[in-house]
Amino acid sequence: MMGVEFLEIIDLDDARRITGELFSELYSQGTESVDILDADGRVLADDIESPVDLPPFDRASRDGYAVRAADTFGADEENPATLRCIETVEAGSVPSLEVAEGLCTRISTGAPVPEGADAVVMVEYTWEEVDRVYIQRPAYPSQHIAARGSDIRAGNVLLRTGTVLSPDKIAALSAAGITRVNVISKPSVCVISTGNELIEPSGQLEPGKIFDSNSAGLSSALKEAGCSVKHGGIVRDDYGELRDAILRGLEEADMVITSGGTSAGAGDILSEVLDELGRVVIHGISIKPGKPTIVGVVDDKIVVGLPGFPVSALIVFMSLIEPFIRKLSGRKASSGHVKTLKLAERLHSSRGRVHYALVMVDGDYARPIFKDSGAVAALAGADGYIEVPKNVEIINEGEEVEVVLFENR
Ligand SMILES: Nc1nc2c(c(=O)[nH]1)N[C@H]1C(S)=C(S)[C@@H](COP(=O)(O)OP(=O)(O)OC[C@H]3O[C@@H](n4cnc5c(N)ncnc54)[C@H](O)[C@@H]3O)O[C@H]1N2
Ligand code: MOO
Repeated sequence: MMGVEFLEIIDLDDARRITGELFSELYSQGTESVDILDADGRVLADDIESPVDLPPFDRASRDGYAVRAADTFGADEENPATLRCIETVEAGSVPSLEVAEGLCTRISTGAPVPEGADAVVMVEYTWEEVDRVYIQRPAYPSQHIAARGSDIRAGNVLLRTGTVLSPDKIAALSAAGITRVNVISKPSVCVISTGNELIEPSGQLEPGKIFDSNSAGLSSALKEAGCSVKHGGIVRDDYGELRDAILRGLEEADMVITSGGTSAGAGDILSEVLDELGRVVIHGISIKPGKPTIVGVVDDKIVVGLPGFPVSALIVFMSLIEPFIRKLSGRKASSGHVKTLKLAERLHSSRGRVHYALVMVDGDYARPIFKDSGAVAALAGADGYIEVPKNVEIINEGEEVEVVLFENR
């Protein structure tokens, strides 16, 4: 079959709509159970109720004496309240005696408060002689006691569906005695770089060659979006090699993302491969950079062909693919990382194409970076990009722009 030789350029909005439809048609969220020690960054698939009260018992939050507050009213340094100490309760043990009027219990932080006591006096405000304890300050009821269930009651929701597990959440689960949780499965994505000029970054540069930066960059972006990544490695500009690599990728992953080999050059064979194995759904979007982007379907799985240029590859991924991947992996579509800033320098854009302009953030200003799509070091120095709408040709210095930030997503 003949390949798609001429790009049929479609609008970004249409590309987004079509890509979104493919994602909904072909994928649905899976869930799996994981140990909380391996759950960092995972997304909860269920609401989680606390099976226990937290704290599980009325607990002293200071070292000192458990008392009846009323016994200490009016106490000061001159006229201390005098109590008789009946036992010592360390953290981890349980009291055996009730604190009746005129009595107290020596207590450690974290230990259960004995029956009868309703306050803890810090040891700093007491002194002890023989079995007498002198209290120099009055205590109020509930002082330095964390009541049973005051943090959360058994049966109440501790964490909600969709929560991204971070250290604080994982600590709370452990506190409730929960060691396994159901989380949304990570979509698995195979990343393939294509091009005869590419060398593994661990290798030696040779004349005419460059290190493959798209594999590592895209892999990092995919992990950030909640995916597990399979490395398909570097594939030469060879029809059979690319075809086999894509088939291998589809066997072990839910999706394949390639970079390079998308445009109309002699070695640009991806669209032909996809045409043979399945279908090309998109080839050409009116965006700059990223015009030759390909989206195809093979064996009911999406294959994305990103342009080879590192800036194009990463920005097209972020702008077109990432939001759908994040939705699939249970994450918010990276809202909250857009910042309104003033443009520091006039920016020209080409009419009829959405233009992604890299910028550095400088206080309240966004300073455009005028480098080409191959400038990967400039990309590393950028803080984000502006998506200049297709009908805008010039943005003047000082005009407000929305910057999509690379960090704080
Ligand atoms: N005659 C035409 N030439 C080009 C067109 C066009 O429409 N007609 N489009 C240009 C545009 S726009 C882009 S974008 C590129 C995209 O082409 P490919 O996707 O086929 O990418 P390559 O040609 O393979 O590579 C472009 C550039 O990027 C470097 N590259 C590729 N892969 C990697 C990688 N994994 N790591 C680092 N750098 C990579 C590659 O060496 C090239 O310098 O085509 C234009 N040409
Ligand atoms: O469309 Mo290309 O992606 O200009 O760099």
